[in-house]
Amino acid sequence: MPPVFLVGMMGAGKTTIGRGLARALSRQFLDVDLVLEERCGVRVPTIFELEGEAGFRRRETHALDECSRISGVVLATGGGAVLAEENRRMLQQRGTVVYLRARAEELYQRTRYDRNRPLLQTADPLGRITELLRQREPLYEEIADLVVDTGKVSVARLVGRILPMLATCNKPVRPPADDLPPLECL
Ligand SMILES: Nc1ncnc2c1ncn2[C@@H]1O[C@H](COP(=O)(O)OP(=O)(O)OP(=O)(O)O)[C@@H](O)[C@H]1O
Ligand SMILES: O=C(O)C1=C[C@@H](O)[C@@H](O)[C@H](O)C1
Ligand SMILES: [Mg+2]
Repeated sequence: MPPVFLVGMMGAGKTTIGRGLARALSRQFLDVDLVLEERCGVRVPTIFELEGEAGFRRRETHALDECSRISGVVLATGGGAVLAEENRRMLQQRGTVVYLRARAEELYQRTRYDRNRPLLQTADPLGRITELLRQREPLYEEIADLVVDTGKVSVARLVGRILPMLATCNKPVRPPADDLPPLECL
């Protein structure tokens, strides 16, 4: 089975469901946000504070390129990973892309007490989520091989639903060429 890439908005469940899928499939799980935090030695909001969103996105593309090359990986991406065309291409070519879809209100309820999402630290987080979802939904859909509505369904049930979908998906993938130059070290 090719790598599995989970995409979707903040609070869609990429990290939580990704962990469950990896366990069920006995595959390696990685989360791009966690990889960045480990490498930088600080949490995501601090990267935003020090380097701005542009700096964070540069690091994100770099980590995504590295992690998406790992054979068989289950990879949770950051909510904004689909913004760069370069990232969308990588994900589309290298594995099966699963879009975890949820409504803005649901996303708000799942993220409202978590301070680790700098883009949601505003006076109107629900409004921000609604706007981001409007901008990003076409991008998630553009690269999705599978779309899964998360709604009020439990994480365990969602994992159980996604497994047979992956088994029958047969996504043709193009492994990254070994001769591609590695991105500049950050
Ligand atoms: N289907 C679900 N039902 C109930 N709670 C959920 C569901 N999916 C995720 N959650 C909860 O919502 C919160 C956010 O989930 P998670 O961190 O996995 O989202 P994410 O997509 O990785 O977000 P981000 O892009 O910010 O990393 C967690 O507390 C998680 O337990
Ligand atoms: O949706 C986004 O743009 C983000 C989502 C998180 O996963 C982190 O990657 C970061 O907080 C940005
Ligand atoms: Mg996450």
